[in-house]
Amino acid sequence: MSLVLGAIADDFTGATDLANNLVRAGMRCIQTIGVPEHALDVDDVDAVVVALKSRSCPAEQAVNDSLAALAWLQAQGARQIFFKYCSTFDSTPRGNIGPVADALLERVGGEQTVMVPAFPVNGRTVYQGHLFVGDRLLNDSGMQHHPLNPMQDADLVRVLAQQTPHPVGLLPHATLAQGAEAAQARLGALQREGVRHVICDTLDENDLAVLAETVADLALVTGGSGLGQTLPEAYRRRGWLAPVANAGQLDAPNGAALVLSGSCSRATLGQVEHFLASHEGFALDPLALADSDTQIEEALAFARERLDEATPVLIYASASPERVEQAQQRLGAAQAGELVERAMARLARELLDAGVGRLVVAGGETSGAVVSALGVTELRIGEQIDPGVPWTQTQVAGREAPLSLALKSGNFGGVDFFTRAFAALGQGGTS
Ligand SMILES: Nc1ncnc2c1ncn2[C@@H]1O[C@H](COP(=O)(O)OP(=O)(O)O)[C@@H](O)[C@H]1O
Ligand SMILES: O=C(O)[C@@H](O)C(=O)COP(=O)(O)O
Repeated sequence: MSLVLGAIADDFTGATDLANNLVRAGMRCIQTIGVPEHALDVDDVDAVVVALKSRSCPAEQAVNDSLAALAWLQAQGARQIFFKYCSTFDSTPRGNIGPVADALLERVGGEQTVMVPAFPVNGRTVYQGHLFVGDRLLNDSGMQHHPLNPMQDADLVRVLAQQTPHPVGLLPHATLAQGAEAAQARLGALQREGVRHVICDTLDENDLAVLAETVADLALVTGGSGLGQTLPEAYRRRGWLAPVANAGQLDAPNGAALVLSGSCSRATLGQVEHFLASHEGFALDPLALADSDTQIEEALAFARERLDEATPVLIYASASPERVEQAQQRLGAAQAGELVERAMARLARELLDAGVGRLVVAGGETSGAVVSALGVTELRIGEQIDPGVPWTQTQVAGREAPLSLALKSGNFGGVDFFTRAFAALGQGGTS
């Protein structure tokens, strides 16, 4: 069978999140870091997720990178294209969700696509076009303080309308509740009115199943990873996908345990605090990083002294909104972020050489920086730690055994994630 799904993800944790859901729903899936330079043997692969770092870069670059990924996926014969962005619709006022969706839709020759950001198992739902995180509207969820793309409006129809010249419509829950045929009829009516982008209400997994059935034949779908839970079943109903037993098995892990946290999201802040209550950690400060490399050297020394201990080593730049704002006022938001990302990249490289073999990275941009610095090109997906975050394995140059890697989205994971992740992995194989 040929490649069923080709996905383009706008960050690295997001890509892993989608790949995880596809694997759990029975698709054989590969995640690539960036657009591969060669064709792929897709005989035993159902889905490829291409991870880009296109969420916060200038819109033109995001469009070019996404179109390059699309061209590669089309060359592999992908039947449907999935543009994956964040379940909290992370974007700047001018993009990049709108410009990328417009460019992809035009290139695949489609008339309409859907926006399905919801991921109910992690509390992201959409009602009357408004995005909720748990019981809070998006703009009251902590995301209003995001260092790179603060989200200050929960009305997604209004948010997206600022990012595209085309009209934006809504598929409301009342229609979805009547089933896939009614939903398709609504999409058709909107299309006749010239609506190219449709925000979809979604309250739960049942809605995701109806949506998957509604949109499985579109050339392009867009959204969070939630839709990845239910699309595989819709593909199977169409006879595009053979049943698979176990999609996610990894080799035994090996090496010291390290957590690098560059996320300032609410969940990560809780995880850092929880870890520090019973372990030591090393804090990075962008203001110090701007002055010299001394703090990086200190962090390296801190880690090297502790790598042979049983507990993981934590190095973090994660800080409260007030501290982030302080740093940004002095350095600018982009520069503050870049300093932290460069430090994390160097720490990862040098500490892998010092014996790290099990690595958790918290934060999407941070993961992008680390994974790029390690020269990783492909990830195998293993067992899920928490919804949206699996262990993965990858080959890194200069290391014989594979590196066990978990890329944690800022807002995902339970409060004890930084210790539980390693306990779940164990020393001798994924459970
Ligand atoms: N103390 C800090 N001050 C300013 N920016 C920071 C600080 N710590 C981390 N950052 C930056 O904030 C951004 C967090 O984004 P990301 O890694 O995607 O996390 P999340 O997944 O929570 O969105 C990164 O660019 C990171 O370098
Ligand atoms: O959809 C999601 O919430 C995640 O897959 C995701 O994209 C998270 O991004 P970060 O919070 O920047 O890690």
